[in-house]
Amino acid sequence: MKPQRLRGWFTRCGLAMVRLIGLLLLFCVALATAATPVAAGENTEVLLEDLSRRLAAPGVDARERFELLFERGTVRRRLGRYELATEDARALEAVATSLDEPGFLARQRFLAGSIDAEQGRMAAAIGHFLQGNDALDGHDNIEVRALLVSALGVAYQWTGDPLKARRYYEETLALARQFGDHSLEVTALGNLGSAVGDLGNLSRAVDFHRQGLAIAELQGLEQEATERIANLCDLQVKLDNRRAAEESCQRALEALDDSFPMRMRAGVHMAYGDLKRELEEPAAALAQYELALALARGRAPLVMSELLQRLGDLAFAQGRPEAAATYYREQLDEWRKGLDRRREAVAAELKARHDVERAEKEIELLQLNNRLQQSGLTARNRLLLALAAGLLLAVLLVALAFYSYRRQLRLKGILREQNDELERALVRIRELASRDALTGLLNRRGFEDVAGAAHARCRREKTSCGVLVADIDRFKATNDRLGHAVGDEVLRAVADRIAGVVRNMDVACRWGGEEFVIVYPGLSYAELERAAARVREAIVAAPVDTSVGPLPVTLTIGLASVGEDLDRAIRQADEAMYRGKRAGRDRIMAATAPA
Ligand SMILES: Nc1nc2c(ncn2[C@@H]2O[C@H](COP(=O)(O)OP(=O)(O)OP(=O)(O)O)[C@@H](O)[C@H]2O)c(=O)[nH]1
Repeated sequence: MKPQRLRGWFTRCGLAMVRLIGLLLLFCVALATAATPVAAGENTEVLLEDLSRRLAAPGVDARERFELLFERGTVRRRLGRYELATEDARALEAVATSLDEPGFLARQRFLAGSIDAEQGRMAAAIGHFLQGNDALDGHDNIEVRALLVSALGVAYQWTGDPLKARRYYEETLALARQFGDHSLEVTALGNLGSAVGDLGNLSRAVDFHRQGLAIAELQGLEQEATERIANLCDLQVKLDNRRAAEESCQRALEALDDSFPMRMRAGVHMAYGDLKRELEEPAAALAQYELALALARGRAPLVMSELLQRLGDLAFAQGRPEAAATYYREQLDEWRKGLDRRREAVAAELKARHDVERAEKEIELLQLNNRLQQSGLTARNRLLLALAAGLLLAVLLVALAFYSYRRQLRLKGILREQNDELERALVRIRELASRDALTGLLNRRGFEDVAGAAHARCRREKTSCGVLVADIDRFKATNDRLGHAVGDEVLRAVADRIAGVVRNMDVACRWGGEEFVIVYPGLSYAELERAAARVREAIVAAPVDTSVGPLPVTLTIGLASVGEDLDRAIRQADEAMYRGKRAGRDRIMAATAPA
């Protein structure tokens, strides 16, 4: 459905004409509440029946149902069947909610607001329009928005707030231009003229109506053009632009037929009458006032009262006091009747203003509450999200820490094993490095460490210590005669026998070649001699078993006591051993002087 078809009383209100007689609110109440219902012609009834039939038909989807209900509600509203129209508006709300699109809800609010407005419930109407406008927030639904802001402008102007009204009209004008609706553009310009007129700027009001007229003429919008001309007639009279007023008023009177609201027609006659009075054409003025009075009689008491006043003044000025008295009497009656109505109307206006303010505040509160709830929800959601993320992170960290701990433990275990293995390997390497590969006795390097430590202990404990150097006799001959392998067998056997006669604490080593050195910690010199004898005895006691048969082996041994210097003692024992060699071998020779 095109919005143009929905405009109803709003676009034809002719507000400027209301202002023309200076009866701002009361006239407007009359206009809005009466709303010149559409005549319930045959065609309209057929249309309503058709709409009801289509609504009852099976298989109507939600969108179609919305459009049918909206059209029926609008027609019923125009016919002044407000209860039925309200039923349609309620049904529309349910459909709009199910459709869940802001455009549908906004249109429903427009219809509901229009029904309220036409019955004079402006606070409720403004509430509906504002809700519809809010529903469109953030949505590109220009046509429906234009409809709502235009309605808000009219409603606020009705409540006596032309400033707010002007703001909504300006917004309507911008929207109308945005989507190229010339009819709405002309209406908005007319309404703007009316609002600035209310604010006292009549020249600016003329500008707006002229702009509207130019567009209406260009677009062939006859009705809108006539409305603008009617307004221009009134304004030019007020501004005392006599020539322009004459032209506008005549054009308006030619164009205004029965299809225009009675008040507009009466207003133009009255304005034209005022002009004629100013031009000192009392007969013409009288004729216009009488025409206006005929239109207003019984339908617009306050307009009537204004006219009767003018007619009385005119008759009096013409020297017809009796006629003047008749007009004044009638006016007095009207005033009396009107006074009560005016009192009620003023009370209604005050109540309406109060209701509007309350409705605005309620809507503001509702919006604030919504925003608060939304921000509360967002904050709560963020908190929950952060908590969940934190929890997840904590679980992950614990899992990671547990995994790292297990891994560390495992790695530590592996590391410990590897360290132990390395340690063992190192010990073995050290052992190997300090042992003679052939005989298994300490080699020179191993000897230096172990013997050095044993000697240091002797010195620390101040116990005696002895050393012997033993060398196999004529070993070269064995090698040469029987081969190196047999020589090795001899070396191993001699080493085994030496190892068999020393204590654990004694340090026996293969010094090199066929030479052996033994350190005896804690032995006196006499004990040293006995130990040397045991060594010699172990070797010579029985021939060595070799692969080539038993082989007798002898040793020459040199002895020395160890003092402060172990190396020196070894040198002395060595010298003694050489002396033994020279003395014929196979013997024990003591160092010349104990060290
Ligand atoms: N089979 C074998 N022979 C070795 C080894 N180390 C040294 N020899 C030999 O030992 C022999 C030592 O000979 P010499 O120093 O002349 O002494 P000797 O023949 O024992 O004579 P005297 O010591 O004077 O009794 C050399 O022939 C060396 O080659 C070894 O590890 N294995």
